[in-house]
Amino acid sequence: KPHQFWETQPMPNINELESLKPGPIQEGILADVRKDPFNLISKFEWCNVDLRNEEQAQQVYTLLKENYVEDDDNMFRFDYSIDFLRWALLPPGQHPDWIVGVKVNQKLVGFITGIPVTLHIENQQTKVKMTEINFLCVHKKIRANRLAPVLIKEITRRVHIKNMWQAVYTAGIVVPTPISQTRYYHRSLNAKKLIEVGFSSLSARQTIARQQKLYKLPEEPKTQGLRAMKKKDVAQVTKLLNEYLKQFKLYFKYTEDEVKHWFLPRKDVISTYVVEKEQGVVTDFLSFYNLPSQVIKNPKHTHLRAAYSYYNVATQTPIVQLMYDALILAKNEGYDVFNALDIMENEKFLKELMFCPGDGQLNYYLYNWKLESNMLKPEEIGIVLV
Ligand SMILES: COc1cccc(CC(=N)NC(=O)c2cccnc2OC2CCNCC2)c1
Repeated sequence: KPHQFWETQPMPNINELESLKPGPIQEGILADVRKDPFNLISKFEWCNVDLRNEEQAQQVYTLLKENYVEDDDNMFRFDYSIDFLRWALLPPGQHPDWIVGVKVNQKLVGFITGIPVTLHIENQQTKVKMTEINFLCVHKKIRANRLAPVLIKEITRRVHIKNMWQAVYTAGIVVPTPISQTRYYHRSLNAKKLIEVGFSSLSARQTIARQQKLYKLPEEPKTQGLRAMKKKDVAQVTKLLNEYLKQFKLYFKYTEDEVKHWFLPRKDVISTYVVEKEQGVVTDFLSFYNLPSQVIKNPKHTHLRAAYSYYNVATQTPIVQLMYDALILAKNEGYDVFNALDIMENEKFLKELMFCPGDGQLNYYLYNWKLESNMLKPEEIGIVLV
């Protein structure tokens, strides 16, 4: 039964790739939007999760920690922290009814989220207010109930009610119909730990000592004037970022408020460093976010500390040097591995900085929108989802 749910959704299917004209696939009619939530099987009930409430945030944290995405070999599971979830899900303009939970006897068993974004698609003219969907999760014990399609339909309804008709999201799996298939890469920072947790393996001729030597990094960054981002940098970072992103076929436009939210450093959540060479002029910045993974079964380690490349803008500093400094900074912050996708300009540094390809891919999706070009190359993608 191939994709009995996704075939009912406004996504281009293979034989429409030529006939559909670019833009919305289905016109949204506000009057037709259901005013009441979708029906749930008995005992299940909807709730809006308030992440500012410690108890409700703890429930989300535990549901994800125990039931969210695992790697292909089921050795690791993402372990998003509460501070991270508040960063990711409470940006400016956030809608409380887009943090959607399903409870059984007051216990959270299902979750899906949306945040408002303005996505620029394929050229300057088209910018679309839509939702960025994330954190779709159903408790392992109730996976056979077809709850995921209901969660998707319910958040779609809550987006439609606000007269928005598109969405952007990523997934490791392939369902109808990816707009881009990106690959992820890893750069070892703590070779010994990566081998101990089974993230990396040694071939016959390799030893731990040899690996540690190979991936060794200097103590301090190279770029003169590199420092942690501060509030006073927001205006310049906003200009640099918005200008830089215009080269891509998919990108968000950021207000200064949004830059404050997404880039000002937050301990164990987001790290942003700017390059200020001459007095007061910011010419580049780098950023990475903190997403640890629980090591599912390991005698020695419970967690893998992973930094994920976020947005990096190099206008004066060579991108390879800027990212080499990112590796050094991440290592000094205690990370075991630095991850990046092959999107934006990342191909320019992945090989030179000794990133290794991961064993999977991350697919980008646009809901209810036909692109001019059927698929985008990873380097045409200018958006990073957490
Ligand atoms: C190492 O621990 C893992 C725990 C769970 C899954 C994976 C593999 C994986 N699926 N990785 C990614 O999706 C990935 C790899 C590199 C950069 N960003 C990524 O995903 C981000 C963006 C999408 N939402 C999850 C985090 C690894």
